[in-house]
Amino acid sequence: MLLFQDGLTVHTQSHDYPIVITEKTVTENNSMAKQVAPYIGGRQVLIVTNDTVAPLYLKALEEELAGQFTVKVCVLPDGEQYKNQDSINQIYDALMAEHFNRDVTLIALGGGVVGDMTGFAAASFMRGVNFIQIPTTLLSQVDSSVGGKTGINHAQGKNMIGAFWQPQMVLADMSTLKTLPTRELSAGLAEVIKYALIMDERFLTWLEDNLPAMMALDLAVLGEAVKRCCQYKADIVAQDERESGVRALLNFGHTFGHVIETHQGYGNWLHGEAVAAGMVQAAELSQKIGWLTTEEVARIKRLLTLANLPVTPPPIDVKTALNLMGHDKKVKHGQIRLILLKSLGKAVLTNDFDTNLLTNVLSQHSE
Ligand SMILES: NC(=O)c1ccc[n+]([C@@H]2O[C@H](COP(=O)([O-])OP(=O)(O)OC[C@H]3O[C@@H](n4cnc5c(N)ncnc54)[C@H](O)[C@@H]3O)[C@@H](O)[C@H]2O)c1
Ligand SMILES: O=C(O)C(=O)C[C@@H](O)[C@H](O)[C@H](O)COP(=O)(O)O
Ligand SMILES: [Zn+2]
Repeated sequence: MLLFQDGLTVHTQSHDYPIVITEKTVTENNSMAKQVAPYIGGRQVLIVTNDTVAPLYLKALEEELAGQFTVKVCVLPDGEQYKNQDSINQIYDALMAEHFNRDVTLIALGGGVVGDMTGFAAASFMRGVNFIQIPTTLLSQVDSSVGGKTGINHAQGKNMIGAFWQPQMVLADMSTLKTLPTRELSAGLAEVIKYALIMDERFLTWLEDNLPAMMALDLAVLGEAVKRCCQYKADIVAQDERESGVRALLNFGHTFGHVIETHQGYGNWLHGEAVAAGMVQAAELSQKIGWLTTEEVARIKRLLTLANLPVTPPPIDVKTALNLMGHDKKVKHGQIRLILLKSLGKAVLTNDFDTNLLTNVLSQHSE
């Protein structure tokens, strides 16, 4: 069942593609082939998923596509700690074992980890083949499946190896969220709140009103939030596909958040949890500069807390944090650049802050 008849299109220099938001398409084997098949160029399909999602949703997808295509499956181990070269090699091995060629379409069935890795394998296999995103977490539906950032982690830094490679389509079935653990739903809410803080204060108010319904799994309200976030992201990606400017705003909270994820060991803090605490640190710095008021920072913390998200980072010593921040992809001419808030709903990329203020924010939670 299509939730939004008018649909969404992502316009990029690479190509344009649709985001289809549905209910019960993947979960009940209901016309998925109708949605996905038009975007599969050749006859070969490799579905990439993981050992948690496979038992839930693989069978329906595999069976429905098998009528029209040669369908093979690659099941990866589940977890952020497996977002690495070994998993990418498993995807290459599966493609080679089947003698698949440039006609193949990879389908990512899972959350952001599966999506980022499948996209990277698609970008690099035979110098680039098609792929489709079927995101099954809130985080991947509102953020990671859209925009073509793909890649894997390095021990010293998140998403350090990757490529910009756009999918042929995104199919977000809201009913997959019914099986998602509540901690993962909250992690997705962090990226939803991010859009409000960087783009639109009215959306922040909407979230304050609608967060309880989202947490109670009201799929219509969740669908509306997914649609709004995808539209915000599509607008940004259309202007700046490869992050030479405005796209960096989507990184709000991420320089701090990636420090947490890397320092704590991948998978211990979920990406969304680290981004939540990171957004608070970025907001605190914005307040020290004089852009946000104490009450506005408190408002951000209240919403994150309502979403069951952390608002303080784990203890990390300042030197270690600054060293990890030095690996951030936004560093330019040796200087850390951060996304900060000029006001609620308005973000900027800047290196124009007193380093002592940054140190001050970091030392509030140092070891
Ligand atoms: N490319 C981008 O633009 C972008 C944007 C945001 C985040 N990311 C990346 O995305 C990753 C985080 O994604 P995520 O939050 O989806 O995590 P994830 O992919 O690890 O999925 C979270 C957990 O939920 C399980 N799961 C997935 N769908 C399920 C379902 N429907 N029911 C039950 N369990 C399910 C997964 O197996 C996993 O255990 C990080 O690696 C992050 O860096 C990328
Ligand atoms: O799409 C983007 O651009 C983003 O920055 C979205 C982020 O939510 C996402 O976590 C992304 O993977 C971070 O990218 P990175 O370049 O900082 O690794
Ligand atoms: Zn993110």
